Amino acid sequence: MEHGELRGVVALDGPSGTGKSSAARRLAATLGARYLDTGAMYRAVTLAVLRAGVDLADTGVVADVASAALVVQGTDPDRSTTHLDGADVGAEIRGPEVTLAVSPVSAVPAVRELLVAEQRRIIAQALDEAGGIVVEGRDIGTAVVPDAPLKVYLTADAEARAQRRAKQDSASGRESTLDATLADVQRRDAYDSSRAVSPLRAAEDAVVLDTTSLDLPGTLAALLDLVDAHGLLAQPSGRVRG
Ligand SMILES: Nc1ncnc2c1ncn2[C@@H]1O[C@H](COP(=O)(O)OP(=O)(O)O)[C@@H](O)[C@H]1O
Ligand SMILES: Nc1ccn([C@H]2C[C@H](O)[C@@H](COP(=O)(O)OP(=O)(O)O)O2)c(=O)n1
Repeated sequence: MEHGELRGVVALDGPSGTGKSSAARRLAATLGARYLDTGAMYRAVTLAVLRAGVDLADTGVVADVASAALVVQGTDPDRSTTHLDGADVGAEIRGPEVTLAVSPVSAVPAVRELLVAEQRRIIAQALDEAGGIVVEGRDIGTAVVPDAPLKVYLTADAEARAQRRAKQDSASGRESTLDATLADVQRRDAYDSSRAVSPLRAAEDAVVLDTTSLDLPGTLAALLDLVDAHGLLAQPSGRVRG
């Protein structure tokens, strides 16, 4: 089916394993848009903090390490890359050490300030160059781009999310039990939802999409319908569809 090109920002938020990254990447690729994985940026800063060997509870030092770290997040949906201080850290940031530490690091207000400013810069540049971007994370609709023309909050049962994550980990050579994965998903849900600054929650004007009984093509189809219904598609020439 022929689709137009995305104009503007689609904000995709939700907890772990709801399909944000997979769906956002495919949506952006389908609509000729850019794609921003903000979770990867929090993971890269977390890796810098772990490498520095500092106490995670010392938020001042964590903030210092974060501001000294050079995180470069690519926006190509076909090849999402994350660099830390010049090196590709795409695989390392998905490991269990980073996954364990990322919630406390991302709860530090100074870390969020730094990354939100960088995310807004990347989004402005992408809009300038490509006209549209799909941004996924935890606070995109509530804090990073509160005026986004389409906000979608993905949900799914914790068990379904843990099953997806365990399958994904296993495919990447990271074996863990389903129980441990479910415990990690629930721990991060609780931590990310209860932090003081920009906690994980749906924006008041977000469309809530439950993906528990959807597969990836089904999720993508639902998102494409929403983008179209919100009038965010233009013909490649730039002419708005009528
Ligand atoms: N609707 C879905 N149904 C089944 N599996 C899905 C669905 N959405 C995503 N997945 C799979 O679940 C895993 C986690 O998805 P991901 O996009 O990384 O989630 P998130 O970014 O929300 O943590 C991936 O392997 C993906 O292919
Ligand atoms: N916009 C964002 C994105 C992620 N975070 C934090 C909270 C999340 O637990 C971690 C990791 O996010 P990521 O999207 O990579 O996590 P999952 O793919 O869902 O496992 O980063 C955030 O605080 N704000």
